[in-house]
Amino acid sequence: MPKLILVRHGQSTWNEKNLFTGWVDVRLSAIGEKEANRAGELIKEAGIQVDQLYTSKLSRAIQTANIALSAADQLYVPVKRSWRLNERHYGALQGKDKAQTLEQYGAEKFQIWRRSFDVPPPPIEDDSEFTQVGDVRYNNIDPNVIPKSESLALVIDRMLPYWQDEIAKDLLEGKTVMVAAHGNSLRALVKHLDKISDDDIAGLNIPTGIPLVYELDSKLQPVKPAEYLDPEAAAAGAAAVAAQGQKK
Ligand SMILES: O=C(O)[C@@H](CO)OP(=O)(O)O
Repeated sequence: MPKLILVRHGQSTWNEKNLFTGWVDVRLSAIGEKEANRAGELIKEAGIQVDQLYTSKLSRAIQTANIALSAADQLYVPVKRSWRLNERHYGALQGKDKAQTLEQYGAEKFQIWRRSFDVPPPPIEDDSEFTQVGDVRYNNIDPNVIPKSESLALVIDRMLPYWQDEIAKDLLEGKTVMVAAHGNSLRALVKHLDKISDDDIAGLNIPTGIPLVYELDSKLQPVKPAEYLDPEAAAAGAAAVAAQGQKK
């Protein structure tokens, strides 16, 4: 039976500072490294053998996968990386403090930018210090395709072709696949797998560094609800993500 393990990267240095991150390539914090290690231990304890790893092109997801697979004694697992698994591009909000943004623009706008289904934040300027223009890791993609801001709907549009063309194929061959990615690119994938409505997805937050395991049938439908390998920590982590605007 195909198995899919989703892992949101461990806490990053910008998660720690409570900044909107998106495509800015920040690294894991010390806590994030510990979370990644724990993710690997949980994978090992669950007896999961990963056949194929997928990551985004962003260092925090790559670091998380490496640390986790090291802890699980599975560093040999083959890997494919794609920008299509990157975090949602946060546009002009990239680099901004979440609590300050909430204060400046109010709760309604903040929630719309952060969790509405199809309203992207204002676009990033090409001369912003947080732009991705000129970033060599995206040299092989059409510059017109690189987003300047994304809603969750736009993330789904760019993520799903990769799911269908690459990840789903591996799963259909019966492989156990691990995807190390980001809060919003994983929300996009969970929305697709669990058929969550455009309204209800606003209430879903994914905690950092806790593997979420799906068992799928031959049509890649979940045979039962996906399970976090540490449900208690996952519930606390998801609540903390939801409350990030309030963090001082
Ligand atoms: O800043 C970001 O890129 C994301 C994930 O950390 O934040 P949010 O949970 O607010 O969508």
